[in-house]
Amino acid sequence: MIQFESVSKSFGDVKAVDAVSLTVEPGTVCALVGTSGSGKSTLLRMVNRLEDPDSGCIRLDGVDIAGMKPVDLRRRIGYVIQSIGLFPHWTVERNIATVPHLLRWDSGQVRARVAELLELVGLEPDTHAGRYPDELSGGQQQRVGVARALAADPELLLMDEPFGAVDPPTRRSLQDSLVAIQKRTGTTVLIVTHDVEEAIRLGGTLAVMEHGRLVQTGTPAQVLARPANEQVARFFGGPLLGLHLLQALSVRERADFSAPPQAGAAPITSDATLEEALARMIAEGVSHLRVLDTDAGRQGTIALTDLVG
Ligand SMILES: Nc1ncnc2c1ncn2[C@@H]1O[C@H](COP(=O)(O)OP(=O)(O)OP(=O)(O)O)[C@@H](O)[C@H]1O
Repeated sequence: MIQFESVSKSFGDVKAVDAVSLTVEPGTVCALVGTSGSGKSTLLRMVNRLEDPDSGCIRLDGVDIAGMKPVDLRRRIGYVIQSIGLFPHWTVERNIATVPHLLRWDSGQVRARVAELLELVGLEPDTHAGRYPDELSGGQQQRVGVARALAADPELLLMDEPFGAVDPPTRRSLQDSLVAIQKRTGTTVLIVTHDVEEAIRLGGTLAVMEHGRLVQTGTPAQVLARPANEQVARFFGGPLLGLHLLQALSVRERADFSAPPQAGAAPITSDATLEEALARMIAEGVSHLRVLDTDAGRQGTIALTDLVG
């Protein structure tokens, strides 16, 4: 668990972070969002002591990090940034094993961990472990960056615009991988992004920043349904906010399972988003879809009017 208690940080006259209090529960994903310059990166960088607060306190699992040695603290935290920072003269295996080497793991243990992590991030170990970073695509390098951050099984993963430099399809695939990895490992993730769709896809919780202040927290559906102010509404799409809300809600939340399902084309699964349901209805020229609830093994219907809520 990570707790910010009234944390502030200024650079000269600029109050980059202004009295922020926020708790990120263990095993959850929190997406820090907000316009450029709102203080997201500064808040993140204070967690691994790349910056220190002027006032306030940050606790990791209840312990004030101000009393910890930065090097000890950083070994408990994985850090992924946009400019990946892989060492160019080291193989993928050596890059991923940076922290395990520092922790003096034996070579068999390191090799096994590297293979496991490459599998986890979707890279075939035999073909990728021996390559150098410039022999990989940008998306593959980013996957190696995530594997390296996870190498020593950190309790917390800090990510600062980790997928900002890759094309949209690769970005989506990296986001899916991150969600799957997080579910499997249970690592707490604090991620900075100014991509609204990314925040919605990843964020169990959104923490919205504005001029150094934390102005709203909540699930994507809560924040999008009731933005705290005009700026938050504008950030989440202004007139298109309703479309983003369709991305934040699943078919399960709006489908009707009480009546027999409408017959028709292939069903949509209940974990699909309302946006996907709308896209299917438009593409197929229908106003209802049959719904398959994969968890409960039941069937239902979602209608165009259900999307309005
Ligand atoms: N090392 C620094 N020296 C001086 N000013 C800084 C420094 N780091 C950040 N700032 C200032 O603090 C404010 C917050 O910056 P920060 O990078 O935290 O914002 P951000 O929300 O992450 O922005 P972006 O989305 O553009 O990365 C900005 O006004 C920035 O110019």
